[in-house]
Amino acid sequence: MKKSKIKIIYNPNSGRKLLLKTVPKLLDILVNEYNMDVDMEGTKGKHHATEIAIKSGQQGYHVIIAAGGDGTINEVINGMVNNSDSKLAIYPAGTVNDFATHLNVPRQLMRFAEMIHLNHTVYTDVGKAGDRYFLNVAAGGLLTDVAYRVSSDAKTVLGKFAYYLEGIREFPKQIFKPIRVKLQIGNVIEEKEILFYIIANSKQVGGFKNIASEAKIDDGLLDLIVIENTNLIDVASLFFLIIKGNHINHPSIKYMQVKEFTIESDSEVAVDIDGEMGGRLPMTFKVIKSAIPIIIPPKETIESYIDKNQHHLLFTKSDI
Ligand SMILES: Nc1ncnc2c1ncn2[C@@H]1O[C@H](COP(=O)(O)OP(=O)(O)OP(=O)(O)O)[C@@H](O)[C@H]1O
Repeated sequence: MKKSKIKIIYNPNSGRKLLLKTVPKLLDILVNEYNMDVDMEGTKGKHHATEIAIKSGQQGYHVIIAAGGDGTINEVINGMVNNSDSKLAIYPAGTVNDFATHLNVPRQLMRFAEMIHLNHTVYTDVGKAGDRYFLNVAAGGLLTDVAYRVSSDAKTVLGKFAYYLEGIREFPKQIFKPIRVKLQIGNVIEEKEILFYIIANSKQVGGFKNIASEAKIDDGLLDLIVIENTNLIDVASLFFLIIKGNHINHPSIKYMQVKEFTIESDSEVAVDIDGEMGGRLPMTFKVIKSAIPIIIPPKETIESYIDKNQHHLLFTKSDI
């Protein structure tokens, strides 16, 4: 039988540099336990993972293992959509890894290698935001100066949003400035004053398991959640509901499942893409159905994979 040809693309700097140790071990297990043909390549900086993924697709690798945080995974998928017949597997090594966590991808090396061997594959949708693809989420809002002062190390709008959800007891007076947006879905245009928007492919965003509770990675739809402008008491109670995953019927939440839409604003509103800064509004978002084959654990093995501590703190108190 022909050997599986596997490329591991890893970010040596993500996840406290642990991948420098774990990736060679993973390679060793795949080669020696499962008789696979494996090589690995570390990324050297921004967008390098995309370049390697494009090249690996052209070179006919059967599987590309993306090892790193959500930023690295995002760069890898940007090199795979429309470029490759390779399958994707995610070895999660960052702070959040929403998509992999949602799919119960094991972090333990033997289990992960077994998952690659079992080769259980589904086709996942991806989102497209402007000319960039995202695997899990695009999001944004207009943060106030307070938000920047309180959490200066938090990288992105989504990161700060998740931070405030975690630190709910220290909820500052005002995090978001309401912004006027124009939302266009098909021929329907709505103008709204909003605080935040989230566009999700999976249910889990920012470490919270059920933010997009209706989302499925293979339904050909993106889940758009708009948090409309509301008074402060409502925002606080709303955030509690979000933590519990009980928010979608709240009067200030608009939850829609759509294939394509455009958001515009007169304000300068950032768009986070899979947790990294990805441009500004106006932007058109669309779903690319079944864009990438991805190896995930088969149902019957998941129970034993589940990490009881999947819910991560994005930022600790020492970050502020
Ligand atoms: N060798 C490198 N040195 C510095 N940055 C790199 C290198 N290789 C890749 N990068 C960049 O680092 C960014 C962040 O990487 P990644 O998301 O994998 O790690 P992380 O920040 O530790 O994870 P998380 O975002 O989950 O906290 C990526 O956008 C990528 O472009």
